[in-house]
Amino acid sequence: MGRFGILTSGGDCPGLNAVIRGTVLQGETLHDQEFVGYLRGYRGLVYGDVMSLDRGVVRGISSQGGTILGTSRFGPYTEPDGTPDNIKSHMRRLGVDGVIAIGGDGTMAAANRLYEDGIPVVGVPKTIDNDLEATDYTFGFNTAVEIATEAVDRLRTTGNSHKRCMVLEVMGRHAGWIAMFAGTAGGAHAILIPEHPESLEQICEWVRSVQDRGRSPMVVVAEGFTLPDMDEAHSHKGLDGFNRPRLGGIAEILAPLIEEKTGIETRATVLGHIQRGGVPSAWDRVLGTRFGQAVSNMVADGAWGQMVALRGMSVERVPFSEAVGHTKNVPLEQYLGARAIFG
Ligand SMILES: Nc1ncnc2c1ncn2[C@@H]1O[C@H](COP(=O)(O)OP(=O)(O)O)[C@@H](O)[C@H]1O
Ligand SMILES: O=P(O)(O)OC[C@H]1O[C@](O)(COP(=O)(O)O)[C@@H](O)[C@@H]1O
Ligand SMILES: [Mg+2]
Repeated sequence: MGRFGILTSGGDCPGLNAVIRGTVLQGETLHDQEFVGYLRGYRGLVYGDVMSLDRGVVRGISSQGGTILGTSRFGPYTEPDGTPDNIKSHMRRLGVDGVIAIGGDGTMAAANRLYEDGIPVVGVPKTIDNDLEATDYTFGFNTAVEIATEAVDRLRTTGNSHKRCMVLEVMGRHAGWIAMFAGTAGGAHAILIPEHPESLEQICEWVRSVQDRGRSPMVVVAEGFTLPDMDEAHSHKGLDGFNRPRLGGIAEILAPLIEEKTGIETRATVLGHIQRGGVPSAWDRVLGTRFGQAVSNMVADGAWGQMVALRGMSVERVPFSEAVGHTKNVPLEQYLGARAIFG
């Protein structure tokens, strides 16, 4: 019973539409729930900007990338209209009893604050980087890894043909999960992640040893990787909507350094938003649908202030307070295990 507003906030990723569809179908079928879609994340919540959302609207959307609701990095408290009273008055006007926020760490932090301010909110975790501690996996990551792995495979054939060293940069602001998975799947000769600095000398040693065997070196680097002499991750593109540096370009820094030190012709490729766009993998559609169904059940139980999470094979409930502010890094032992066969 009741009417609920769904929003998608933060960076998009494949699988968001499967969550929206799973929530609406579960809610309409089992719990007599109705839904509206808030447009462009928290902006829609603050300004009471909605679209209708029912079974007809979500028909066939699981296979579409992005989000039919639009997204933004708009904070619910950042503009003068962003007050709990204003948000509650829009909710009353629209007949909305509670909010389902689908987003990453920032979105969950904001959801927690809204909940503490008396707004009924539940959450669904989303991160392409897979760096939320509270959930084993989120949707979007699997698709990104598939795309990045295909990029490694493709770069290897052109690298082999020209006897070049190829450097592929993938996403990963604080955690190098995409680099670890795609690099391992694609048999990269070095994987560089934010959690563990590597010296240029070490990277060049791996590159040289690969060339000495007559192979073409393949290096996968996460955008948040730093060399030991860098204070912070490379950024030359200004700030994002939440005043964080927009990362990207470390591959273009590394490639000429590797070429200069080893004498091996080297090319950089920055994969960028191709990792986040397009058709979600089957795995991400399944996880998104399960998360959507589970969050509708949470709403039916009045279990506000919590988000859904994948623990092993089960979808569980975790309080926002536990879920917020804990980054899931690649454990050092796991990185060192992979590193043992670099070069
Ligand atoms: N600690 C916080 N308290 C309140 N709002 C926050 C907080 N952190 C982030 N936000 C807001 O949540 C939105 C989404 O966060 P962001 O980190 O950009 O994306 P994501 O949710 O994908 O990680 C941002 O617009 C930001 O304004
Ligand atoms: O170009 P945008 O939208 O600012 O997003 C880029 C950033 O988003 C990320 O993909 C993180 O997104 P998540 O919130 O999905 O983990 C980073 O890897 C990257 O730095
Ligand atoms: Mg974030």
